[in-house]
Amino acid sequence: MSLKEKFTSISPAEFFKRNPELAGFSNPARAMYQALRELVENALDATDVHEILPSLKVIIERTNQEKEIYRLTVEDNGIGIPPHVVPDAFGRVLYSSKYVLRQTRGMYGLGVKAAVLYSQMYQDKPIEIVTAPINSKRTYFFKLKIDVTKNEPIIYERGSVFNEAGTHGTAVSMYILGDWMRAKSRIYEYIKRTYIITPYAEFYFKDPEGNVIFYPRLTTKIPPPPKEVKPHPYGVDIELLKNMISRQKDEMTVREFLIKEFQGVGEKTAQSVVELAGLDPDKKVKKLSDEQLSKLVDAMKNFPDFRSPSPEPLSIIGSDLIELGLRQSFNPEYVGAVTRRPKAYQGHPFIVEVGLAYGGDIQPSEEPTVLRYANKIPLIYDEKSDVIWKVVEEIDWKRYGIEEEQIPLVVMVHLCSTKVPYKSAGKESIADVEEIEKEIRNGIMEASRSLKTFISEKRKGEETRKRLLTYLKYIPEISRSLSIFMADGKKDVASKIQEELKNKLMDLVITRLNIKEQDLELFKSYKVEEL
Ligand SMILES: Nc1ncnc2c1ncn2[C@@H]1O[C@H](COP(=O)(O)OP(=O)(O)OP(=O)(O)O)[C@@H](O)[C@H]1O
Repeated sequence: MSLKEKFTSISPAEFFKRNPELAGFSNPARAMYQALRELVENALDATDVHEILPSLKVIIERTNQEKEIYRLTVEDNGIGIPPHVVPDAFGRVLYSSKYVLRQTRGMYGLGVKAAVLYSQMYQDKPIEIVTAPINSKRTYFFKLKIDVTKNEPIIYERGSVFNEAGTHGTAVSMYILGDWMRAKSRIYEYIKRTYIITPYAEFYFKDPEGNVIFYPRLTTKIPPPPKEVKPHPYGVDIELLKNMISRQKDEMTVREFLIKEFQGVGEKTAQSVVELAGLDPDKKVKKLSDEQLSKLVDAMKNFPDFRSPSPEPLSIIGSDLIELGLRQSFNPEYVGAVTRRPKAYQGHPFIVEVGLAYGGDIQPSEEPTVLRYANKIPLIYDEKSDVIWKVVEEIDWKRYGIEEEQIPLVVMVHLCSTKVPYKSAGKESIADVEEIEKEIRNGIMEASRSLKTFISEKRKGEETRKRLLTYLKYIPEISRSLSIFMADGKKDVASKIQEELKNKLMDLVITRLNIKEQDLELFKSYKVEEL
């Protein structure tokens, strides 16, 4: 037996090829769903973040009858991809345009590459990309795989044609081993939930059984896009600071560095932070020792008077679009939504939005249906390990007037942040961060108060209405008595008067109470025997 261990190093591509479940590719059903998600999310990031109303085409076809190999295609009308970056964007793990402080669905630079790695493990066809950047005279196409050992793209085919129609956007097709029957409900759910939160998008979806669904655009109002910002001083660590300093000019002082590179730091704040760190404000930042850097980070973390992180890099959906999406998808009796004020955790800004839909066509069940979203991505798997679920579970709905054992309620929570604390690279559940948890709870409570008002008003209205409706049953008797009095003993006249009085009184009450067809039926059932 050898006591010597053998040390080697592997590339990031090799790592994710060996551990596909870390990125959500744990079995064929899940992988099919995950690959589709990565393509759809990239397509949406290429559109709404750039104020383009998204039009997406999603097609899944079965291409092999022996093995369950499917071709997934997602086509968008986004900004396209510059041809020189296409090979790396699709063939180099941890390569991204989203490593900036701005809210996007993507953040790791991994998603589509993890899908390519999974794809090439079980079949031999490369990924196909066709893209036309905005204002490009040409449309470019590529076929590529990933060299797993080197973490590099291997290009099989590339070329370009004249972009005659002057269109822009990207179409990506990939072949993967899937399991449609087991993935089907999740994929449909994913598309439906994406549509709820992006009612300004249109989706064409064709499944491998040939079924086609078209989700039309419900509005042309698009949420204001996120803006890129500088880091907040609370969010720094020594490594980040070193990295930022390495890009500065030699003559830059500590004070100038703080003002130039961080958000919300002016002359006065910079001076105070440097003093707190016990440093000379005019010292050249590149000359700081490790110990001084550590002191500076401590001061930045402990300085009490920074402004809160700017919400500018965030892009909320807004209560009107949330309500629109929920109304369209659930046809509820009540819908309401709130967008909370920006908050921050560890220097990262975040905003929580909550939508509630109640009654109407919502299927009652023991627990409310929870729709979880992070940066406009619906989270479908791992529901029970998510902080949103944890908070919803703790809410006592009876306090908000929901008395039923079976609740017809949908609770939608959207967290947007420049850094969503996902539990894994597969982005399916959000970790319990105290500040976020508290804000989700406050958001649900705020939204629930309006629901409570609605329910109690509805109940009061129903009771008043019921009472008034019961009065209707006295109309025949009142008409009969009055008619005898008015007809002065003439029987044939009396019955005519009685009929007229009855109709008039009925009309009067029906108009006053604004009684609808179905309530009239109810009234008929109250009618008492004529004396
Ligand atoms: N349809 C598309 N349109 C425009 N750019 C795209 C498209 N698909 C991919 N890209 C580019 O390729 C890059 C890599 O995508 P990838 O899915 O690997 O990572 P990501 O979206 O940046 O992050 P994450 O791993 O969190 O999804 C993106 O950052 C984007 O710049």
